[in-house]
Amino acid sequence: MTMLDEIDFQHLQLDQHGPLAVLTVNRPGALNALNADTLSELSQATEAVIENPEIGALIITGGGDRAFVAGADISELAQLGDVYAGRELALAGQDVMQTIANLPIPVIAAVNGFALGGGLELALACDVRVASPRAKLGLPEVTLGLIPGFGGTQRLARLIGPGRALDLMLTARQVGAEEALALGLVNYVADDPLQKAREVAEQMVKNAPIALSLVKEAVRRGMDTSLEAGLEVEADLFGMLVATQDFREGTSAFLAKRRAEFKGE
Ligand SMILES: C/C=C/C(=O)SCCNC(=O)CCNC(=O)[C@H](O)C(C)(C)COP(=O)(O)OP(=O)(O)OC[C@H]1O[C@@H](n2cnc3c(N)ncnc32)[C@H](O)[C@@H]1OP(=O)(O)O
Repeated sequence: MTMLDEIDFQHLQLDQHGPLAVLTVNRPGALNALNADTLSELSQATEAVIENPEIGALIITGGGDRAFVAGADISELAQLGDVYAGRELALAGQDVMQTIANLPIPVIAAVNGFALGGGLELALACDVRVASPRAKLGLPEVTLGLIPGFGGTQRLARLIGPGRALDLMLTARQVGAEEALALGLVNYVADDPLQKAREVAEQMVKNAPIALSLVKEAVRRGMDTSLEAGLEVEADLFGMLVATQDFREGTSAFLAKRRAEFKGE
């Protein structure tokens, strides 16, 4: 097994702190904009996290003090020559965001500044978002003659509802942290979003790992289906958990009034 901090990236930094991995998108000179190389490194980093069984949660943040990620790299977008190249870029970005969203561990975005376009789409692929009071969030693609292409039209509407999502996408306006909190776009506002993200992640990793993974799966699959089919998914996954050692441990620990020691089995 490769230690996460042994992998060499050009535009990312991946650190391991016990059960927490922290992935920093690190191109501060371009406000951490996602060029093709950075997207590809994000994909590699996500694979490395999946393959490391010691990692219980992932935090994603931006390098420097101004931005989480200011979007896809506009100088690369400007080079797109035809319909097919545009579609391929959107599919590649969507694929990275899907891989992050489907990780079997909690993923938290520490939004330490601008989260615009592809940057907000990256934050939307995370399970929970913590914003700095200085954060500015938005999907300004229509100002470039585009629409969001890394999942934003779908994930923002699912998270905050189509009316509020359309307001943000049609106006292209940037919202501050407090408005984002009121919209349900972020979960927490904190002066030190990385520290707050660590605290939230530490609280999460105390819980049973398979249950964490399956609660994500239940919500994800339920969002894409009818209530009836979603309830069936929930019952199936609930049943699977009853067969785990962690369920035995969690219930025995409760009854014995001691702290549960989960093994992810
Ligand atoms: C499928 C996905 C599509 C998309 O994501 S489309 C892109 C959506 N994002 C945006 O439209 C945001 C673009 N950026 C901005 O509007 C501004 O930046 C900010 C409001 C975030 C900050 O403005 P300010 O404080 O004046 O800084 P600055 O001088 O514009 O930026 C510093 C350096 O960062 C580069 N940069 C910023 N965002 C991007 C980007 N998205 N792609 C490529 N470069 C970017 C700039 O060009 C500049 O660089 P230099 O110092 O060399 O002039």
